[in-house]
Amino acid sequence: MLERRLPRYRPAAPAIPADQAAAERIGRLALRSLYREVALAPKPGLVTPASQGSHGDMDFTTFQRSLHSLRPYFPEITVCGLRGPDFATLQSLGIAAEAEMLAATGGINTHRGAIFNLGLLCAAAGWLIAAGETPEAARVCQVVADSWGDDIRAGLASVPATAPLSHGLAVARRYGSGGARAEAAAGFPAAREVGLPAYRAALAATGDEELAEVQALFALIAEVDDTNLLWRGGPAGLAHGRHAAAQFLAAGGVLSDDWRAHAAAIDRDFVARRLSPGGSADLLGVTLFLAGLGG
Ligand SMILES: CC(C)(COP(=O)(O)OP(=O)(O)OC[C@H]1O[C@@H](n2cnc3c(N)ncnc32)[C@H](O[C@H]2O[C@H](COP(=O)(O)OP(=O)(O)OP(=O)(O)O)[C@@H](O)[C@H]2O)[C@@H]1O)[C@@H](O)C(=O)NCCC(=O)NCCS
Ligand SMILES: Nc1ncnc2[nH]cnc12
Repeated sequence: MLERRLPRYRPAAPAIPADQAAAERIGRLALRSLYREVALAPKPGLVTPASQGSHGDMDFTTFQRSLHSLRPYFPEITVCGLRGPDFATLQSLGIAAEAEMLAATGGINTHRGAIFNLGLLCAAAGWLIAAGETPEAARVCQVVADSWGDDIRAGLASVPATAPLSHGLAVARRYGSGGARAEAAAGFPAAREVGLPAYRAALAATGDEELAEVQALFALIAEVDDTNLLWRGGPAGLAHGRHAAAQFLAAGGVLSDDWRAHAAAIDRDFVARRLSPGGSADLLGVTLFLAGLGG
């Protein structure tokens, strides 16, 4: 069991300065990963520096404001991880970060999934640092699943039938999709088994980080049960989005000569249908974070 290998929760323990510095570096890696995601173009239906994608209410500036508001959060939750926190402690940090984000964006949800996903991964990295272990990609994902997976699943099961529903909960009720919570509780299988291998293979083949990011994003869209695609387009929209991404990959992905025209055509198609793979975009951020950790 994981509890035997990691130190117990130490609420008031002061952090060792070297651990604190390592934790802050990990927090900055999380923020940088999110910046790389939103700065990437082309992305189908998503916000880029030059496009609002399928979103009428947000643009690149909205994301920059959101990221600025999250600057303290990721180092803070990684440092909190040094003490081996319980889920309720992390939840209170995540809820406060969501409030900061919504205040910065005028109430628009830019990074709710990222606050949740990367917050948990940062806290896991902190815990490993305090235990004297290198926070490698597979290991941080395992710590999230083993330490907090049950609480994450219990949170989904305990939402009262009368509670106001987030979009994620609404599609979970309607279609039985697990969304962000299932992905985190299982230790991020989509990022580990789909995003990261696609990113690494494309990087090895091209030596180009941006091409690798595009390839990883399409690989994620093709596989993930993205609750944003479901919310915007129902099961038919999700299936359409996944099929378009799979066709892009089958045609060679970013290794194909005309990949840019193909990706632009898929972007136009997603925008015409108002489809946005926001969950896959968040998981690209997770993938880039894991790639930055290495291992
Ligand atoms: C646990 C929470 C994350 C709540 O999740 P819930 O299931 O209730 O759903 P949402 O509030 O809808 O948020 C989930 C976000 O996760 C992203 N996501 C979707 N699918 C997946 C997936 N398969 N794997 C991983 N992540 C996924 C997704 O993020 C993107 O969506 C944003 C836009 O969403 P939204 O506003 O709903 O949609 P729009 O199309 O823009 O709306 P309209 O224009 O139509 O009005 C986009 O920007 C991406 O970020 C979902 O948003 C969490 O909220 C929670 O409990 N928070 C408390 C904090 C906490 O517990 N923290 C724990 C420790 S850190
Ligand atoms: N670039 C992006 N566009 C729209 N929604 C997103 N959610 C996370 N990143 C996004």
